[in-house]
This record gives sequence, structure tokens and C-alpha cells, in this order.
Amino acid sequence: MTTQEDHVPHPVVVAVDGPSGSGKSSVCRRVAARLGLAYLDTGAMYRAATWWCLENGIDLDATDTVTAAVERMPLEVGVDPEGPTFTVGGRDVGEAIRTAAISSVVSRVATNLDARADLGERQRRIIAVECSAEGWSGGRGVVVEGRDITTVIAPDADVRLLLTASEEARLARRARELHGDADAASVEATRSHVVGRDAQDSTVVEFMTAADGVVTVDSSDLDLEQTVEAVLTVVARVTSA
Ligand SMILES: Nc1ncnc2c1ncn2[C@@H]1O[C@H](COP(=O)(O)OP(=O)(O)O)[C@@H](O)[C@H]1O
Ligand SMILES: Nc1ccn([C@H]2C[C@H](O)[C@@H](COP(=O)(O)OP(=O)(O)O)O2)c(=O)n1
Repeated sequence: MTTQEDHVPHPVVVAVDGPSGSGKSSVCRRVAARLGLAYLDTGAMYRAATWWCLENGIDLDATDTVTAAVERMPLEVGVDPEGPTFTVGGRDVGEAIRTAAISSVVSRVATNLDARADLGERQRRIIAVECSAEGWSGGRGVVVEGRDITTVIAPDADVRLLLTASEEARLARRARELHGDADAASVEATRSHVVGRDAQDSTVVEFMTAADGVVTVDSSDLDLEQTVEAVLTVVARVTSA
């Protein structure tokens, strides 16, 4: 694999937002690996927080109890793009946080503003560490993806990107991922996971349109590798400007 790390000034922070199924996780992991940067999946932190609340028998409608639980969650995040890890109290939750049971309720934690503040602080700390010699990346920097990274968490990031794709493309991708194909029944079965969750999440953060200074990459008609190349092109252009 070609590495392009020597062409980008360091430390560098690449912030990427976008709706469900736009390709953030798969594209950002590859971009981070190609650039020798750390990779932070903030959606997985919301998933871990949701897992932790359920594990502790907490009613997700009890907003203050959820906030208190999230604040004491012993989460550790591994930022190697070749194998990101999420550990809560020493337990590897990498698989547990991807279940349909978590996907269907994660928005209830993600729309809790105090829980967002706590997770946001943790995200800022990870970004700061990755821009220092103590970080996994040795100070090279980090690719961070989520819903509010370009606007709230790292509005001063060197590169700010909105990764979009048509609703049709996003539904087809998720249907293939969850059901193995993208026929009409699979797409319908996927709709609430994609469109419904985005509608819920959009009540607290804006990730469907690019904020000022944020570059949009539309992946509707691109395959994964083409999307990675498109993002790398933006990173190279913005950091050399
Ligand atoms: N440009 C693309 N073309 C085709 N499939 C893609 C593309 N980007 C991502 N995918 C696939 O779509 C699915 C959803 O992508 P994912 O990275 O999980 O999106 P997000 O993190 O934005 O929700 C995955 O199965 C992924 O491999
Ligand atoms: N910075 C972020 C990241 C994710 N979220 C929310 C949005 C989603 O409902 C959950 C999980 O995010 P994730 O990126 O894993 O979602 P997908 O399944 O990839 O669509 O967290 C958020 O509100 N803010």
C-alpha cells in the first residue's frame, strides 16, 4: 500500500461528519492508515455509552441518571486505524456496541446534551493527545469522524469535510451490510435504522449540510476506494494551500 504520510504537515487534524451510511467509518479508517494518523470513531463512543447504560440497567429516558452514568463510564479508546478498540472497565465491547439492540436506542443517549458534553470533552482530549508526542500517532495527528466534529468538537481542524451520499445509496449500502443484499425488502427493513436515526440525531446536531469552510465529498457515485482517494485529494489540497 502506498503511504502518503510524508506529504502532509504534522500534527494534522482531519474532521469528518456525515449521515449514517455515507461511508465515514470505512473511508476514515483507510484515510488514517494511508496518512499514518490515528483514527477516532466518535459514534462508537456514543454506542459504548449506550451499552454501559443498558449494562447498568439504566432507563434511557432518565436523562440525569444517564448523564451521571456516562460521566463515570471507564472507557478506553484505541486509535490504531488498523484495529480500533473500545474497552469499558477492561471489557472489550467492540462487537457488543454494533448490535441492532444498541443501534435502535443509541440516539436516546446521543440526544442527551449533558452526555454529549462529557463525550465531547473526552474526544477533545484524545485529539489533543494525538497531536502530542504521547499519542499513539506520535504527534502525527488524527482523523476524527462523527456528526458534530467539524462544527462543535474540532471547528479549528486543519481539514473539515462533510461526507455525503444520496439516501438511496446509503440505504443500499446498509441493506447490503445488514441483510446481504439491497433488494426492496432489505432496503425497507433498513430504512428506520438509517433515515429514522438520522432524523432523531438531527434534532441536536447539523450534519446534512456543510457549515462554512467545510468541503463536501459526495460518495453516491463513487466506490469505497474512489471515495478514499477523493478525501485524500481534499486533505492534500487543503494542507498545501
Ligand atoms: N463509497 C462507497 N461505496 C460503496 N460502499 C461504501 C462506500 N462507502 C462505504 N461503503 C459501505 O457502506 C457501508 C456503510 O459505511 P460506513 O463506513 O459504516 O458508514 P458510516 O460510518 O457513515 O455510517 C459499509 O458496508 C461500507 O463498506
Ligand atoms: N459525533 C457524533 C457521533 C455519533 N453520534 C450519534 C449518531 C448515531 O445515532 C450514533 C452512532 O453513530 P455511528 O457513527 O456509529 O452511526 P452509524 O451506525 O455509522 O450510522 O451516535 C452523534 O450524535 N455525534
